[in-house]
Amino acid sequence: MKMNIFIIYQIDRSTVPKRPSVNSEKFTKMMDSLFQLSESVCCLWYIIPGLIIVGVFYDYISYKTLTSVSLKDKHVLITGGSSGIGKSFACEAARKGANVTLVARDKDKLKAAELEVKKCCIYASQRIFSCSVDVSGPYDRVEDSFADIEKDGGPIFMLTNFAGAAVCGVLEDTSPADIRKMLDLNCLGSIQTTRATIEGMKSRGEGHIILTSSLAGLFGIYGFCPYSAAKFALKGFAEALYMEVKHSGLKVTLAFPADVDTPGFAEEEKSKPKETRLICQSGGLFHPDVVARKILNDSLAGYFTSYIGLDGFLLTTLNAGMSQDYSFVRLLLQVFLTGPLRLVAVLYQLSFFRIIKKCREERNKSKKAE
Ligand SMILES: NC(=O)C1=CN([C@@H]2O[C@H](COP(=O)(O)OP(=O)(O)OC[C@H]3O[C@@H](n4cnc5c(N)ncnc54)[C@H](OP(=O)(O)O)[C@@H]3O)[C@@H](O)[C@H]2O)C=CC1
Ligand SMILES: CCCCCCCCCCCCCCCC(=O)[C@@H](N)CO
Repeated sequence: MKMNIFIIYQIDRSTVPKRPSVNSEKFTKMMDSLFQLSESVCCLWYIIPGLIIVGVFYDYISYKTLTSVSLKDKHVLITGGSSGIGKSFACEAARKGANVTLVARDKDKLKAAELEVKKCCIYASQRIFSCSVDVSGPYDRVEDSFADIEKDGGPIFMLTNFAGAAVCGVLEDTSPADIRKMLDLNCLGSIQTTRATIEGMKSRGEGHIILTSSLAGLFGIYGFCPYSAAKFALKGFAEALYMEVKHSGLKVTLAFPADVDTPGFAEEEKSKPKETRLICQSGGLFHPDVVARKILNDSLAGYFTSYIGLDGFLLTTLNAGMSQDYSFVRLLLQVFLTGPLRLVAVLYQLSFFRIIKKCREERNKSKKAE
């Protein structure tokens, strides 16, 4: 009986057309690969956040380590060191044990600043000097003064360019002399001091160069035509310089501060068009000590760009372009945020144009009333 059933079954199997087994094999294979894919996707869910956490942690630890170094026996030269951000920077460098040379034009202001900086020293051996130099003057004079400074204070380890100023106003109201001054002081001045220092730094295989641009060097602002032009130019200079000196072990840092509460800022406020003030207000007002500390730390950490505040972050991220910022976190944020930030920028621009339109209407109204 059993045998019969078996035979019938065999016959049946041979008569009933076989379901093509290829399909089921394909199906199983497909399911297998789908399963494998979902497994690897699941793995990625762990790997990507894991990598990000490791990257962030690495950035944090290396920033903390590099910024906690002592500057004992290191010579820090600060142009514009008699006032504002430059003076705060000098105090911060002195607190880290550096020998400091302040450079500016006015000798009395320099002497007064020297006394302030001396109070921040932490070692009896620290030397605080000052020297009157017009950084935008003839190059030979800048070079000779820097050679004298190095003779007295030793080779420059950190060159910090803060000498600068802003004359505000719409272009037709800006005198040709002020236009030239903006470009000479804010751009040429920093190029000249760097030119006078770079050879020595390269031969020693170490050194930091800090250049001070502004958020007005990342987007053109109403009332800042020549100033913005000079600060934009510094970005090109800094990027090219970095390419030239990276392999000699030198660090270049380009700072983009928003408004900072300094004597220079108080001065520019006097002639600032309303439009400029309203646009700049959205970037906030910072204390020079906070800005100086951030710039010094960013430079010691080897960062190419230094910014402060949310708007600083947004604008430097949006404008990263070909800038040489290789921090893991920064690169990650630049990769994911540049596109969306373009939209945010358009919204900001619309609000700025609304401000300009409003101010124009107000001015026309008051003209008519007169
Ligand atoms: N304050 C702000 O809101 C912002 C400032 N910045 C930039 O930061 C830098 C510092 O600004 P801040 O601290 O406000 O400036 P301050 O006006 O407070 O100080 C400027 C310093 O530069 C010196 N200086 C000016 N001209 C020359 C020159 N030809 N040669 C040598 N030294 C000179 C001044 O001394 P003396 O006159 O005696 O020569 C002074 O020590 C500038 O480059 C500025 O553009 C960027 C963004 C915002
Ligand atoms: C993604 C888009 C974000 C857009 C953010 C816009 C924020 C505008 C802030 C502008 C501040 C400009 C300060 C100039 C300071 C300066 O250089 C003078 N004080 C000179 O001394």
